[in-house]
Amino acid sequence: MSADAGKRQAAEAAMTYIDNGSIIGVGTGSTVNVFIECLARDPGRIRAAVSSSEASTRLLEDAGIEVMDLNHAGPLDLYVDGADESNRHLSLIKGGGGALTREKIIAGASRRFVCIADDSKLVGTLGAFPLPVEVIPMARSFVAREIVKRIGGQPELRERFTTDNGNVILDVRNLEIAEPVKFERTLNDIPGVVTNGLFALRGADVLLLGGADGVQTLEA
Ligand SMILES: O=C(CO)[C@H](O)[C@H](O)COP(=O)(O)O
Repeated sequence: MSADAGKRQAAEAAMTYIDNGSIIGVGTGSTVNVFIECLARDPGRIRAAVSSSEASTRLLEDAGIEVMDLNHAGPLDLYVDGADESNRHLSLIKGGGGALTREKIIAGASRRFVCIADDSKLVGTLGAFPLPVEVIPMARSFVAREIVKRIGGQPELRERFTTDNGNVILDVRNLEIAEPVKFERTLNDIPGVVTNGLFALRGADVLLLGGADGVQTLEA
């Protein structure tokens, strides 16, 4: 079975978590794009969406779904987003698409985070996928040195990429993240780091994995 088919299965399954007429948070990426296609079949199902990126905002608006500012939406019941990796405790690496900061904010503002992915994203130990770290541009060299000193790995500037917030991304390769919460805190402590792509302090609550045997549901 292809990864795309797994993504579609997971996205379809996430539709069952939506309460009719609610305002939901919507993430970013190819799996979420399929979820937005599912929403587009029945745009009146939700009242509005809070979007984690300019890219998702465009797709939601094209689908006829109102996009609301988080400041006006209040606490959200549900956030649906993809991931680059998840371990069995539902700690995630996110930010492959560069939208990690808004994603982390919306995940934090939501009661339930349902993560959707094809089953290749489930790993034993996080870190094979390069860990994205969003950084204030003037701090990028300093932050890269501090990352090597504090957690190891090889930070590389993501070329020709600026986040929706006007910042740059360092992708940190060659990490083995045995203690995601500790790593997340250590990275948060470096001045100049805006957000790191570890979602462990606030991981997913539900992980829907599409694959050859259908949708597997893991709960935190
Ligand atoms: O964190 C993300 C974007 O910042 C995405 O959720 C993550 O990269 C997964 O993307 P995809 O669904 O395309 O595999």
